[in-house]
Amino acid sequence: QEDTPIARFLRYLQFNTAHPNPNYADPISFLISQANAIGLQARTLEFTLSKPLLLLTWPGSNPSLPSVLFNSHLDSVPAEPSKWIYPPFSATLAPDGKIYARGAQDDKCIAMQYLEAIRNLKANGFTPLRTVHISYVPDEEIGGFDGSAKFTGSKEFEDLNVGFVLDEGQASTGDEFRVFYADRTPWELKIKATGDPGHGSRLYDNGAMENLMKSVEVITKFRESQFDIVKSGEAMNSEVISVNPVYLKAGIPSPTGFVMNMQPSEGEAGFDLRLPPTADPDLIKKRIAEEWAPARRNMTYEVIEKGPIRDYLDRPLMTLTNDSNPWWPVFKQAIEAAGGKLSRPEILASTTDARFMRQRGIPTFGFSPMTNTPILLHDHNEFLKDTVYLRGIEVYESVISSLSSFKGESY
Ligand SMILES: CSCC[C@H](NC=O)C(=O)O
Ligand SMILES: [Zn+2]
Ligand SMILES: [Zn+2]
Repeated sequence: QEDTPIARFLRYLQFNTAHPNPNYADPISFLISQANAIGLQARTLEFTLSKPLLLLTWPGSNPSLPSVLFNSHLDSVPAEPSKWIYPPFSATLAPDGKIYARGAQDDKCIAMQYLEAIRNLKANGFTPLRTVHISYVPDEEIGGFDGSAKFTGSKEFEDLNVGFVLDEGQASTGDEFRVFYADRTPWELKIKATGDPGHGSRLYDNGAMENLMKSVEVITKFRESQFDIVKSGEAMNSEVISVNPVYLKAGIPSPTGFVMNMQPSEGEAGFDLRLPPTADPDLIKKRIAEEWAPARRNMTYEVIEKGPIRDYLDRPLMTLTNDSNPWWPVFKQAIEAAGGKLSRPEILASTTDARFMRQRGIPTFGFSPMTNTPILLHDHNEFLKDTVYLRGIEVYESVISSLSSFKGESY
């Protein structure tokens, strides 16, 4: 079998790491064999049974300095094979150079690019000043609570003395690389309505369906008001509050579907809510209580906050992108040294494990070196071009060597 960067990437893509039953053991064995071949220390940690985490280490010449950590998640979202042109875990390299696989962009590319970059740096005789760690964590796609959340809260993590983290970002459709300084915080919102049941033919006030549908209407209006801000160009998608319906549950089941001549006494709807770090969570809570699910309309609700919203010093979870963050110019210049350019730093529309590092006050950027690439994470036919993948390795050579050589004061 071939042993080239592309062949190694394809092998890593072939592990079926899709939820709800991600294979963690085999990709970890593979990564350990890669680490051994390159000469990196490897350690497996298991904060949750059957959800292992792999930590690789390249010791720096001054290990007392804060280290730099490169994170990626092992798991993937599911794929619907019938909707793909190649099977999602076959990792097919098409004649045009596109590598099709679930995880090609999200985020198995960076997992292997980190290793390839270190392999090349070592071959060139480079030695880091600061210790470099790579973490491969489970369960990011389902919130990271059994993965990164436990890891970053552990004694083992504290002992790494991490000063800066790079985690996954997103593809860029243009020539510039994207960098993310914050994530949005996800909330799950479930609203429930109750009301008098009645004959399907009757018109009466305060039925459960009427109450529920009124709420859906009010929430839809709010959604439109936020989307209008995006459509008018005033803000980016990730800078507003998104609220999207994800399920509706009501009706009285019958063997053929639903009973059609009864108005049900309860109904429920679920929403995915995302708050940018600038949003005031108390204001949204007030809005939910008073407008979206008011008791006066026989509504109840449940908000589940899926993760932190402020850091340990009660600051919003944001990493600064100006010179008051000493890592920012180092990172920016490393991209430029590799012949790249960064676009304006962004908030990520979705959510990653970076929030758990930011919560501990560690400066953390989201970055995946993919330019001129359609954004296909969680989509059918996710692919990454071989040339884009290989250029990404060079970008990380610059990034890893610059960050690990940074002599300045870090916090
Ligand atoms: C509840 S946190 C979920 C994290 C997940 N991350 C990637 O897609 C997301 O939905 O953004
Ligand atoms: Zn991801
Ligand atoms: Zn994802």
